[in-house]
Order: sequence, then structure tokens, then C-alpha cells
Amino acid sequence: MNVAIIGASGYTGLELIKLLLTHPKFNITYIANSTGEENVQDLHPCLKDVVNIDVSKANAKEVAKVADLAFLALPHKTSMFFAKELLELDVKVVDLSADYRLELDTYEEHYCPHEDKAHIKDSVYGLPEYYSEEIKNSKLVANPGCYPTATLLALLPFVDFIQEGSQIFIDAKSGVSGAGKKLSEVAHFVNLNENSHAYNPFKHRHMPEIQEKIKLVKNKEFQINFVPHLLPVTRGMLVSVYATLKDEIDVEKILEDTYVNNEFVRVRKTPVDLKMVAGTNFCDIFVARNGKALFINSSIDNLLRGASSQAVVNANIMCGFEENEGIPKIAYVP
Ligand SMILES: NC(=O)C1=CN([C@@H]2O[C@H](COP(=O)(O)OP(=O)(O)OC[C@H]3O[C@@H](n4cnc5c(N)ncnc54)[C@H](OP(=O)(O)O)[C@@H]3O)[C@@H](O)[C@H]2O)C=CC1
Ligand SMILES: CC(=O)N[C@@H](CCC(=O)OP(=O)(O)O)C(=O)O
Repeated sequence: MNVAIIGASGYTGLELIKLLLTHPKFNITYIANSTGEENVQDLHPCLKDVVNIDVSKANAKEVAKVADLAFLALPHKTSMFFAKELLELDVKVVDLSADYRLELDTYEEHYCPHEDKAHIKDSVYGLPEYYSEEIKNSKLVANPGCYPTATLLALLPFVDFIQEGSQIFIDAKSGVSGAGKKLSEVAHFVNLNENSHAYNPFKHRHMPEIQEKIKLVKNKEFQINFVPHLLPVTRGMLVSVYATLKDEIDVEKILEDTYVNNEFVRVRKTPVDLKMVAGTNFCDIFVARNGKALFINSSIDNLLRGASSQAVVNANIMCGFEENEGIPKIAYVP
């Protein structure tokens, strides 16, 4: 199956190149960024003597000539223009941006006016543990955000057991690669090294994504209080969810039972960390209870399970391949 990567000069684009180079069924035939006219080895010097492909200036018609499926590792708003054209040219799309993740009203309230409204109804939210049947038949998969991936995998098993009307608090922490490759004051070494801080408390655009998907999957509405933090690490994401249960139930059994058939969720007996999942598609989850107080703790690699490896899992499912083909499981430890 021939595939294209648009946005190959970014952080998630590089992860896609690495995953697809070793994938047994996908073959990269097209990679692009906004300018082209380069070789991939100049774009990513780490790939010197590993791969030799020219980088194109992104063009959907050229993609359609050489690929059946395209990964869009582009900023939101840019993605929808490419997705629209690719879908009209009968190319399947896995979009890593937020452009097709949300219902139209939610998207326009938190992002910008949508320029491809017609395809929103065709998109499937690419969280494989909950949407694999829909992904199988989809031509457009909206890869979830990194914070929603780690949060929803932790929280969804417990939604039916949380006290109605109570508040859910989510304390989330991300490595700096989550912000993409653009330079910024907060990502400046002297500002972030040996430092950590919250940002956009209760205002981050992933809060409505989490809230909307809880409603869709479980038909329950809660006030979600989401606060992200920046960590002085390159990759990794740690989420702590706090909620109040209706009853003093066996939370470990609920977690085990939910994910017994999902090979990329690991239930842990001790609190999770960043390193055990770095370089993999795993989401590790730990749960504890103090009376009716619930603590759920999850970790992912934001660039992989939070973006590129989840995108390849989705592409595997869309193309009828095994979910785990070419998907990394061995962590960067130590
Ligand atoms: N980083 C992360 O951990 C996660 C990211 N995501 C989402 O994935 C997407 C990509 O993220 P990330 O890799 O971090 O972003 P980067 O900022 O690192 O890369 C963005 C890429 O988009 C390309 N691009 C921008 N505008 C255009 C254009 N008009 N035409 C063609 N290419 C263009 C850039 O090319 P050029 O070099 O030419 O500018 C670059 O290759 C975003 O939507 C992000 O929100 C989702 C989950 C996690
Ligand atoms: C550390 C950091 O800055 N992280 C990003 C989230 C990355 C991501 O998943 O964003 P999308 O929803 O746009 O795909 C942020 O908070 O904006």
C-alpha cells in the first residue's frame, strides 16, 4: 500500500517517516512540506544513509498519482484544505490535526471557521480501543489529540461509576515536543530547563474534545476541569485524573476487564511513568481508590501514541491489516 506524508518536516512527520520505513505493508512514495526542493536527508540529518527520497512542495493532485492513503501531519486549518482535495481524489486520509475531531459547532467555537464542513460527518475519531469497527470502513480518520488520548483511555472505563453531578479534575503534563517544532519563548532552554508550569488552565482546546467524546461514547455529561502543564522533557505525557465514585467498587477489576483484549493498553500495579512508554504505542494506566475518591494515572509518548503510531494503527485498521503491524512496543529504557 503506497502512502504519502504531508508535513514531513515536523516532529510527528519525522516519527511517521521512521515508523513507515520499517512497516511491513506500507511503502512511502511521497513526502512533502510547505516548500519542497530538498532531500529528506537534508530535512532530517538523522536519516542520512538511511533513506533517500525527494521532498515535494505539498500538492494533493501529485499525492493522488502515487499514493492510496495520506497522513496529514499539518497544523489545524491547513489540514482541512488538503484533506478535502485528497478525499475528492479518492485518497484515504489520516489527519493528525484537530480539523475533523469535533462536531462543527464545537470546532468553530474553539478553533476557526471550518472550510470542509461536508466531510466532518464522514470522519471517525481515531481512538482504536473505542472506534475500531467504524475505523475499518472509514476513508477519513481524525487522530485524537495527545492529551485527549491519554485522558480518555484512563477515564472512559470509569465514567459509568462516577457520581453524577460531581466534577472531574484532570492534571496533565506534556513534554515540549507536543508544541511542534516552531520556536517559542516558553520552549526556550533557559525558560524551561529545571522548570515546569501550568498553561491555559480550564481554557485549553482539548477540554471540549475530552468532554465531547465522553458524551459520545458514554452518553454522560460531566464538568471536566482540565489543566495542562509543560515538563522540561522532550517527549512524554503524564495524566492524573481525580473524581468521586458513586460506590466503593473494585476499580482495578474494572480497568483490567475493560482492556483485556487491547494489546496497546497496559494496566499497571504501581503509578505510571514516562520512560516505560517512550518510543512505543502503549498507554500505561494505574488506578487507586481512597473510599469514594478515585485516582487514575496514565502515560503515553505524545509523539507516538499521542500522534504518529496511533495514526499508523488507524491506517492499519482502515486498510484491513493487523492493528499491530509495524507498531513499536519496546521502550527507550534507560
Ligand atoms: N507534537 C505532538 O506531540 C502532537 C501533534 N499533533 C498534531 O499533529 C500536527 C503536526 O504536529 P507537529 O508535527 O508537532 O507540528 P510541526 O510544527 O512540528 O510541523 C508542522 C508541519 O506542517 C508543515 N506545514 C505547515 N504548513 C504547511 C503548508 N501550508 N503546506 C505544507 N506543509 C505545511 C510544516 O512544514 P514546513 O517545515 O515547510 O513549515 C511541518 O512539516 C498538528 O496538527 C498537531 O497539533 C497531535 C498530537 C500530538
Ligand atoms: C506541549 C504542548 O504545547 N502541547 C500542545 C498539544 C499538542 C496536540 O496534541 O495538539 P493538537 O490538538 O493541536 O493536535 C498544546 O498544548 O497545544
